[in-house]
Amino acid sequence: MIRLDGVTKAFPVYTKKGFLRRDRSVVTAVAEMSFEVGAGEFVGYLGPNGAGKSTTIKMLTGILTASSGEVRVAGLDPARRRTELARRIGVVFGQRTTLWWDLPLRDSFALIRHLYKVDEGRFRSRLGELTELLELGPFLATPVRQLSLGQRMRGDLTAALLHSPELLVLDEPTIGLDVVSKATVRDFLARINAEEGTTVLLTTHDLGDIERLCRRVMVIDHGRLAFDGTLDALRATAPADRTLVVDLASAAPAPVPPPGIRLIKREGPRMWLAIPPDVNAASVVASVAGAHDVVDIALREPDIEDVVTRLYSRGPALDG
Ligand SMILES: Nc1ncnc2c1ncn2[C@@H]1O[C@H](COP(=O)(O)OP(=O)(O)OP(=O)(O)O)[C@@H](O)[C@H]1O
Repeated sequence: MIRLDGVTKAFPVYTKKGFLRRDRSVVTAVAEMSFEVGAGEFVGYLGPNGAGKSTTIKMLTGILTASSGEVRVAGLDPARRRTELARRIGVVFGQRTTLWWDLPLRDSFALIRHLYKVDEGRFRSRLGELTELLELGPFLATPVRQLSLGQRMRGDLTAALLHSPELLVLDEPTIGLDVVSKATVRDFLARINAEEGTTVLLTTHDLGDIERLCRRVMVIDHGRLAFDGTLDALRATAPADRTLVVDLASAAPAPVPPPGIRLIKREGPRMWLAIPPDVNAASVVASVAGAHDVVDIALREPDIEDVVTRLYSRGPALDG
């Protein structure tokens, strides 16, 4: 569905030097990037600010042309066949809306139907389906400017999927949403992928999105692919500490962590211990239970956020 082969995107940057002089330099936003995404995959595309995620997405959707290398989406060169490609993909940018600000949602959707030449019957049933899944029915008559961020995002998702695209490209679709809206959007995306086989490429800083949705994760750093593999493989690549949360019977005596184990913090009878990746958690549990009067104990796997932060700090290394 998506294929990048040795793709580089460089931007010329001019800095003013004096009255008439300016210096030219080049920023390489994406460097020698190669990857493939197959039909039906749900892929997370992660990276720190300025890593090159948006630039990649703009090349995939034909907004930008690659400086070198080859980009193919649904078999098409996006920069040359942008209109044709638009009928086969859907794009949602969390920070912008494709809907008409002053029009009721319903009218925006009707305009989009014309743009994508979706036939009337198909449009009606598709709109019914999407508005039901996204719980948008009560807002169809509301002008976009009066919608909440979560309602507007659900509107944008509907707009992007009205023409039943094979590929959905999402740039930060849950940014700024509350917990309930996030859950609705995530459930919806999982369903579209599972039931309709829509391929999804998701860019996000929200690692909850990744944990909930993405079987495969690509991490980009300084324009290069730093990791490409499953979430479990990502965890194994940059192992982080697990956390043992221990509730003691009383807050009185100062708890003593087992040797080599760091006490992260303590609040009353509860303490948090960091267990390094190479230490056996069972032996730590046994040692804590032997030394203290323990009421409850829980082990937390490392947060994907810690794992990704470690990966960035380690610098780019091509593996998977
Ligand atoms: N039009 C442009 N002209 C010059 N430099 C650019 C241009 N667009 C992007 N860049 C630079 O390319 C690099 C990658 O930017 P890009 O927007 O792709 O990053 P990103 O991973 O999407 O970041 P963010 O998470 O902040 O959105 C950055 O150094 C950015 O400053």
